[in-house]
Amino acid sequence: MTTQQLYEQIQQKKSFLCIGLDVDLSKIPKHLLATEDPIFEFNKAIIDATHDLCVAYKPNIAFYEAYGIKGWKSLDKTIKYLNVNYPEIFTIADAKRGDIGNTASMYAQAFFEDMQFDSVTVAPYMGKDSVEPFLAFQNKHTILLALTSNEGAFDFQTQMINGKPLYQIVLEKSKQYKNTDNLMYVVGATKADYFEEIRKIVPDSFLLVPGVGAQGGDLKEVCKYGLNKQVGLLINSSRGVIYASDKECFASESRKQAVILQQEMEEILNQRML
Ligand SMILES: O=c1ccn([C@@H]2O[C@H](COP(=O)(O)O)[C@@H](O)[C@H]2O)c(=O)[nH]1
Repeated sequence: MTTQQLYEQIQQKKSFLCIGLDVDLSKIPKHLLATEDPIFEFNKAIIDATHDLCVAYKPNIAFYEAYGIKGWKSLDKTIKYLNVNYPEIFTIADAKRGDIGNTASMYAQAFFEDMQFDSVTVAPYMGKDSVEPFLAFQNKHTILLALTSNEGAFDFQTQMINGKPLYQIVLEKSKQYKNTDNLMYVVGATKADYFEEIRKIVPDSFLLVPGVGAQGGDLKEVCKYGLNKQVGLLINSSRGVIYASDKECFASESRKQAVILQQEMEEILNQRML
């Protein structure tokens, strides 16, 4: 998918919501456990109930790896279901990969070619040769961790190196890599105070913003400086949407949570146009 197609979807739906498909078998409605593939059945119900309210889905790969081969099969079925039934939706493999060049190429092949995701999250710690193999794929997007939502982000990412915080060095350096047209960044919603500085360095890039909902990040605070001309934000909520209820009506309860977020986004976008 091209960035333009993603932007058009945002405009049509008046939404920049990304729903995180972080399926934990201990949290899903019990009646699904009797089905052959509870993870896929859960995802399918959530997707069918919310696809018109969001522009992206983000399965975090850990939640599938945790269930071994069965989990990988559920992930594969989920991405195929999305690509066949809702091809307009942007898909994110939240895998946080990063390794030497030839290994990175294999990771990129796995997520972009075999599984046909539109994007994958990548950790920047190993530098240029660990990121560029992902950037080499046309119409696929690499989402580099810049400033993460967790408390541990302050261990390294905000540490000063030659007068600059490390996350700013990551942003600046990565802009010099080859094929950066489809480079996006992860910035946590819990780090709203940093968006003004981040936008000075990457004014045009899309930012994937996890941390709204269960982690306490505030949508409006993020939007104050995070929005750009093309909206430029994908706001993720996982637990806040998908675990709205553990009853049989779980999907419609998830839809209610997605509606709340979408309406807040629509209001923000309308206000911006005044
Ligand atoms: O900085 C980061 C990077 C990734 N994540 C991931 O996003 C979701 C957030 O889930 P919630 O349930 O909405 O808190 C999850 O998959 C994280 O691993 C993040 O939270 N922060």
